[in-house]
Order: sequence, then structure tokens, then C-alpha cells
Amino acid sequence: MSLLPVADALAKVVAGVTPLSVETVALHATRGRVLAAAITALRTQPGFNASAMDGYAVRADDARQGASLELIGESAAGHGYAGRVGENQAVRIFTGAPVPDGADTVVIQEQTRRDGNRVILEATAKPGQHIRARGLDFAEGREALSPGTVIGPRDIALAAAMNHPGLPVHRRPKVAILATGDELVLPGQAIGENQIVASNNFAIRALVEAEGGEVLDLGIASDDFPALEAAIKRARSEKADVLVTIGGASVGDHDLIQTALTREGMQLGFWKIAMRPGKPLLHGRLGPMHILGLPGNPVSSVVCGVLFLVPLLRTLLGRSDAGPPRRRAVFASSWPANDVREDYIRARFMLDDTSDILKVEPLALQDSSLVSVMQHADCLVIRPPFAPEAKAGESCEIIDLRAAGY
Ligand SMILES: Nc1nc2c(c(=O)[nH]1)N[C@H]1C(S)=C(S)[C@@H](COP(=O)(O)OP(=O)(O)OC[C@H]3O[C@@H](n4cnc5c(N)ncnc54)[C@H](O)[C@@H]3O)O[C@H]1N2
Ligand code: MOO
Repeated sequence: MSLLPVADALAKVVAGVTPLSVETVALHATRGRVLAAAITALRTQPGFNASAMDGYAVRADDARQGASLELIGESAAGHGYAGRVGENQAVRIFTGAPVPDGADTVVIQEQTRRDGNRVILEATAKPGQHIRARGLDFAEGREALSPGTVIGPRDIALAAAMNHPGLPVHRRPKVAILATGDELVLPGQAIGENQIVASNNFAIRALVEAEGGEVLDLGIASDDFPALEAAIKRARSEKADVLVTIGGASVGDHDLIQTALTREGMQLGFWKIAMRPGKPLLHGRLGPMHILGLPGNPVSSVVCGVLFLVPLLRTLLGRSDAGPPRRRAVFASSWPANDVREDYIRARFMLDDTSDILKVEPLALQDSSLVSVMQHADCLVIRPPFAPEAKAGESCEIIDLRAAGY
């Protein structure tokens, strides 16, 4: 069977996937959620000409060094001065307070002297100084945040200032995660001689949560049909949007995942791709549920999670950026020619001392079982199929795992 190219596999995973339904969430709880509609200003800010300083509101014509002005009142934040500033008059004013009618300039208090109810100016002011004009920040109706934005602290501040008590966001995808294998035990549990501690399911859970998904942990199923089928049924009955299985995807006698999923009604999208690590990746649909069958090897599992699960989740969430950031770098040393499978090489990177160029140094051990190497890597270097030997200094494309927060 020929292997599906990575780009074609990715296109199939997100083909026809539309963002999940929209719900309104209280503003304080929107961090990390994905905006489902454009947000516009419901008011103008500031809504009045406001003082930027503590001092005196005066007419520009009177704002000369040595002028002695009559103090006629006060304007504080939240409590304006109702009257009008006339010739040779001043109003005491504070930061954030409305500039009273008639005044068009604020003199800071450090440049004044008080003498009873008179204010003597010690410097000549520039007309209009220290006043924030109405609408300086934004005007009512201005479009501020676009759909697809992952909401952060500064977006929340802007939405609050624009008078939105809540925001429309896409529902979080529910992701069922099923680890499979008789050899697996959870960390801290009694472990037999031929067993290993399950780690992939923790990585995938963390990845889903980092991407804003909600996890349904189906635990570890043994390598037999009743256990696998019970877990698949549970994912369906709990209405998971995505079912991620881990392990059992290859061709061994105990790799039962594909058969179990097919028996439950899965329509196979694809199985086996031209990628290293990650060859036995499986994709399908079971009714409305998206299915990704990740290979069991720890590095394969995480790399396929980053390459396929993240874009699927981001599409369901309505994000405008489908994948983790990619960037250019150069090889620090040479690297052998590639074969038919697109390679995702675990590598460290460093900034060149003399330029801003990122240099990558592939890690010596690239076996897909190595959890410690995966953790130590800063990035994945993408090696296209049949890429010729790379020389030191040659350009390459990387996925920056550190920048992605993975
Ligand atoms: N004859 C062939 N053998 C294999 C092929 C092949 O094409 N022909 N492909 C290899 C590749 S590539 C991969 S990747 C693995 C993946 O196989 P499975 O998806 O069936 O994974 P398992 O056999 O279940 O497990 C592989 C390995 O990973 C460990 N594992 C599984 N789950 C976890 C977990 N949750 N946490 C940590 N480690 C886990 C498992 O114990 C095995 O050591 O197949 C190759 N074989
Ligand atoms: O391609 Mo497998 O995913 O070598 O480990």
C-alpha cells in the first residue's frame, strides 16, 4: 500500500470540519477561548474630553506665565464641573476628570502657585495640553476584535472598556483519550517486569488542554475487543467530538484498534502516512465523531498530536491559525539525505552569536521510543521526502515547540 503524503493527510483531517456551536461566556472566563464573532465598541472612549493630569483647567488664551486666575470650582473623576470657565478663570481638575466647558488647556499643578482662591501660573502652557480628546481611544461602532482570535488579557481589557459583559465564543471540543496496551500501567501503580508506564496519554491530554479542549479520559484498555469496544461506545455515548486512541495502530497481531473502530461503524479516512515518526497514523469518522488513531511510540504519538490533532482542534474551535508556528532556521551541522517519509527530526536550537539566525542541531538519537529526547528537543526539523543531504548552514523549516508552549 502506498503511503499518503503528510500534506494530503492533514488536508483530509480538516476537510469539511466547521467550528463548533457558539456560546456566550462571561468576560472574566474568556481567556484562551476563541472569539466566534467580530467585537465592536458599544461606546466611545473617552466619552468626554478628559484631563490627563492633576492641575487646573483654563482657557489657552489665559495660560501665560504670571497670569493670576480666579478659582471657580473643581472637576474630579466621576464628578464634572457643571459651569463654564470664563476669561481669567480656572477650575481645579484631576486626572480622568471631564474638562469643563470653556476650558481647552490643562496646566499641571507643579507649574502653578495658590494664593487664596487665585491660581498663579508659573509657566506658559501649550494650547490643548494634557487633554485627551473624546474618542481618542476608540469611537462607538469601531470593530476591535476579529473572529478566530484566541482571547488574551489585553483583548479582555479592550472588550470590557467597550462595554461587553460577555463574549461569543465557540464551544470547547470534547476529546476522548484512550490508551491501549496490556503492557501499560499508570504512574505510581504496581508494575510487572514486562510492563511500562503509560506516558503518551498524559502528553496528549496536556496538548488538548493547552489547545482549549475538554478531556474525557477513557483510561487504558487492554488489547482485546470487548475492552476496546466498551471504550469506543463510551466516547460515543458521552458525545465526544474527537476520539484519540493511542497505540495498537500498526500491523502486529495485537494491534486491534482499526478493527475495533470499524466494527463500531467507523468510516476509515486513511491509515498509514509517509511520515517519520508517525507512519501508522489512522483517521476516520464515526458518525459526528472525528477519530485519530495515534501510533503508540511516544515520539510518534506527540509528533502526530502536534501535526494533526492540534489543527483539528483549532478548526473545531474556529481559530484563524490552524497549526503551531513554523519558521526558518539553518542546520548547524550536516544531516543525511531522506527517504520517502517526511521526517520530523527532534533538534535543539540556538541563536547564532553574530546574526539573528537560528541554528538547529539534530539530537543524536532519533528513535521514536525516546521520551527523554522528545522532552529535550526545542523543535522539529521538517525534512521533505527525498531531501538530499543537508550541509551545515543550509536552510530548513522547523516547528518551534518551545514557542508553541508544548
Ligand atoms: N512490521 C511492522 N512493525 C511496525 C511497523 C510497521 O510498519 N511494520 N510500524 C512501526 C511504527 S512506525 C510504529 S510508530 C509502531 C506503532 O505501533 P502501534 O501504534 O501499534 O503501537 P504499539 O505497538 O501499541 O506501541 C508501540 C510502543 O509504544 C508503547 N506505548 C503504547 N502506548 C503507550 C503509552 N500510552 N505511553 C507510553 N508508551 C506507549 C508500547 O509499549 C510500545 O513500546 O509500530 C512499529 N511496528
Ligand atoms: O514511524 Mo514510527 O511512528 O517509527 O515510530
